[in-house]
Amino acid sequence: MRHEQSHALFQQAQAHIPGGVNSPVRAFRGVGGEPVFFERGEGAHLWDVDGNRYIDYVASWGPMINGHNHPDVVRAVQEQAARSLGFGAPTAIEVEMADTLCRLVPSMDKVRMVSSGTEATMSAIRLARGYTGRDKLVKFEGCYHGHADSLLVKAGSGALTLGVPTSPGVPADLAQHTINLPYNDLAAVEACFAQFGYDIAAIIVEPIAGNMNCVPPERGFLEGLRAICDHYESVLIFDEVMTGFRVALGGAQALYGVTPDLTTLGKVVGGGLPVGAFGGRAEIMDYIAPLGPVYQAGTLSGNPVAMAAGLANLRLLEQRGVYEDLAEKTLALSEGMQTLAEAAGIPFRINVVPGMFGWFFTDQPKVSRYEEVMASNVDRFRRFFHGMLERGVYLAPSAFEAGFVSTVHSTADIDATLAAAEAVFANLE
Ligand SMILES: Cc1ncc(COP(=O)(O)O)c(C=O)c1O
Ligand SMILES: NCC(=O)CCC(=O)O
Repeated sequence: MRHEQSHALFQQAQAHIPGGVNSPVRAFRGVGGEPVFFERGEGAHLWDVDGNRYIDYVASWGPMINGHNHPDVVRAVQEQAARSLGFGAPTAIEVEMADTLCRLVPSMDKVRMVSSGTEATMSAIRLARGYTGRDKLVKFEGCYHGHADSLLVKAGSGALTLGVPTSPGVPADLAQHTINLPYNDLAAVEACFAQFGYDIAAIIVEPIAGNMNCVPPERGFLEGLRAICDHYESVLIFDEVMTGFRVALGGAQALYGVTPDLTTLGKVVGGGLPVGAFGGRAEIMDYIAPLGPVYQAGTLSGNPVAMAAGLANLRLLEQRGVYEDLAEKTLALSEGMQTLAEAAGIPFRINVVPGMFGWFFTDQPKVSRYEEVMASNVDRFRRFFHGMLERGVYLAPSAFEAGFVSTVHSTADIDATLAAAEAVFANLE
């Protein structure tokens, strides 16, 4: 595979874009080498600027659950763009979006649209703090909730990949209000609340952790968080920016049957355009302006073109059998990987939920804690990543990111991915 055009663009990009990228996770720092520059996507496939084709398991970091350039999404965007790109005033389509979200995610009585996942989580924690009159926030090590100051403390995703989980620039006075606890460790949460419980505004959690690779909740963990929040009257926030409409139509909360007070959404809900949302119980949501005192706003919030893309994406997902099919494909791919790794004598573990997978080069019996993730063989992942890339399979360029399967990955795509993996495993140091 040749990457001459990508290489030339990356040289050019570095002159006027810090690190040549508009988001650090794109920079290949976690795997070495240079990022690929893309030109076109269709269904489950991507083409780079050198004309190479890839099977895509990044899906624009989640939104493209129906594949790239889905005709329904593209048409909805074109039709709305022809009417207006936006008004900064109320529209019918944003009302339709709110109605749709509250129908699909029953824990949400009301919802407000924003333009990114970061805005959604930032707004949700401000609301939780304003509503409870408390400052402290509990999050979990290795979870990523966007780059708002309070949340960039022991964070996952690119912050973890680059080794700056707690970012310089976050004032210590603010960071001191963020308490980090180990994911899947309910006893630690109980102990923390016993000490600080009535000062804690909220717990924010990825109900399936997808920013330290993929780590599902252990049985009882989410239920336990719900019970603790009930007892201390803290707000339980499920950050479903990644899992919303990906693991089930109602998100991880539907999959596990645990109801949060507030939910944050992003990615799929925008169909590939910049959209986020936060919503929940009416009593809490009515605390934001203009009904309540907590301020939250946005020039582009509820943008009609973005709403059109998101609604088209959601309509596709409402069709019967979509998530069953997605679950089967995700499992077939990951179990296939496990079988091939075993045959090649490579210690390998998988975590799988519908539409999301985690692959770990490790001989530990399970991976459900942050330490277990960190103990996996990152060097081997790097070599695996580049072997797959060279054979036309595009995975997230970090050992600490979840993979995504879309509704349009075919059996042929999965077979081709497994064939590539078999070849890579044959020579994997
Ligand atoms: C769980 C989670 N929350 C929040 C975010 C932040 O979203 P955004 O990148 O759109 O700001 C992300 C991903 O980036 C995420 O995975
Ligand atoms: N799982 C990591 C992300 O989704 C973040 C993407 C980005 O920050 O560009």
